Amino acid sequence: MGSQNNYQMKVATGEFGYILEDVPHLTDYIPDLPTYPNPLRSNPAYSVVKQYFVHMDDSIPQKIVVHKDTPRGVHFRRAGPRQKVYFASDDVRACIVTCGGLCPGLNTVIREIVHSLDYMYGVNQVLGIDGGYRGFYSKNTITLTPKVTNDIHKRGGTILGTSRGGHDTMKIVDSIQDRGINQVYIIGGDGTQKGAAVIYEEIRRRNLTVAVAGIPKTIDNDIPVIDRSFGFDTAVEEAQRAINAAHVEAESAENGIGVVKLMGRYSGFIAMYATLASRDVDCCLIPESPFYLEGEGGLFQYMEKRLKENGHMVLVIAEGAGQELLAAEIQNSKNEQDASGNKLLQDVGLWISQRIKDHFAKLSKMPITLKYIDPTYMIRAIPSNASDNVYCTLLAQSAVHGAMAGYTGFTVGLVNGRHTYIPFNRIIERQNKVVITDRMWARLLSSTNQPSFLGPKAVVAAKTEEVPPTQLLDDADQKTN
Ligand SMILES: Nc1ncnc2c1ncn2[C@@H]1O[C@H](COP(=O)(O)OP(=O)(O)OP(=O)(O)O)[C@@H](O)[C@H]1O
Ligand SMILES: O=P(O)(O)OC[C@H]1O[C@](O)(CO)[C@@H](O)[C@@H]1O
Ligand SMILES: [Mg+2]
Repeated sequence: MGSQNNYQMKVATGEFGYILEDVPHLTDYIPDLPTYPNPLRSNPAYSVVKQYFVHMDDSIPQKIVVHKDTPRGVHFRRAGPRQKVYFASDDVRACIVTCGGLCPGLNTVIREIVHSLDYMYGVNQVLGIDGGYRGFYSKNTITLTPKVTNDIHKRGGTILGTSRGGHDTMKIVDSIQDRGINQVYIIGGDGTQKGAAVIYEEIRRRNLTVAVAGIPKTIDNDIPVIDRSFGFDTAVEEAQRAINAAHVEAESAENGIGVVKLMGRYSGFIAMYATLASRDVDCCLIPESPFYLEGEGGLFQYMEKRLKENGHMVLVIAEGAGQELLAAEIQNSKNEQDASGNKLLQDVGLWISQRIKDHFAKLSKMPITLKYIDPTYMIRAIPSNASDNVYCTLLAQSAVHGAMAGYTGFTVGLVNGRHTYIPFNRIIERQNKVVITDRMWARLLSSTNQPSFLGPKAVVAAKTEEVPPTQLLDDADQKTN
């Protein structure tokens, strides 16, 4: 096996095109660290489990659909406990921080990190950082114990608080150093993971024995490589309630129209999955699929047809959809950003509702009743459902096993149903988006029967832009399909 190392990327290659995109280890820059037997070896719950410890060569392929002559391709290191650990339990001083927007399951991840550190590894010094990245240098820490965190998974939000902006790498690493912290667990979305990557680099530059582990959080499911992000399943489930209400309202009125706005700044996964799950949605609009309102093949023409056929209809729109149409219509629209530099969006739900009302007001023979529902923050603020709770638990346990084993600069994530350690740069290099030339979007179009809003010319352009050289790669690129 050949290998090539640098701060960001540790790649090893093997036979038949095998590539391991590995994560850094503390010994990459501090070679003579002492090791200790994993305390789980003497834990009765685990010592009976056959092959409980992960073999050091276990890895998970990124692409699982292959042809007989396909090279083995990119793999990620399998997550899980190792025979040896690089921290003595009494020496560990861990901290946990949550950043970015809320997402169902944050408290479950916090709880399970605290519990795993204590129950599996005998670590009982865990600090909570208050209010996101800036909490490292501007606030006091919160002591986290199994008792304090016992019930928190039943609550939405994050008991630690969160924020946008305020990432000052030097101040954060100074604070980590001053407080004697040697394991940092960072829960957050794409922005947070970018922040974690630079914290790791600065820690490495200072030669500190500090492991940095990221746990990807995003209700939008916009983090690449991983199968799906935690909280996504809960969000899709909760969105059903809003869609159902919109459907009941629409069904009860003549030419009733229910409009539901869902989250999804740049990626329309929640809207797509909520639509597929519900079966009551007649049209789903997402940021990745441009649409137009007027004329042949436009939204209004489809709505008129649907109302004539069915007497009512439900439209689901992701918050990032149609932003270019809004910007073109709103005079002096400002290009505002939040504290993290994310673009602040105009309310597309209100806008489209008004445009629909205006359109049908012009057609005297088709009076409509439109109800607009915006459940976005209600969906984000709830606790995670059962399946997300299990997922959060395994993510937290994987993060703890990885840090204890001396890995650093990694994000934990599910890849093809297996838990893995993924290098930060693979997580932050791009955003996961719905590929509209892929099968899943086609499944949605055939389920709602809505127009694609793409002329033949646009289809060719989209295909040239998105589709990788073989159909196989296509499947692995877009997760949650
Ligand atoms: N490129 C970057 N480098 C360092 N820190 C960053 C970077 N981008 C964002 N951050 C920091 O990460 C934190 C969270 O970022 P952001 O508000 O974009 O949310 P997020 O983690 O992407 O989550 P979500 O978008 O799902 O709500 C903020 O404190 C922000 O300052
Ligand atoms: O209002 P806030 O907290 O800035 O968050 C809104 C954004 O956060 C998210 O929930 C996650 O990025 C987006 O879907 C949404 O646009
Ligand atoms: Mg983000």
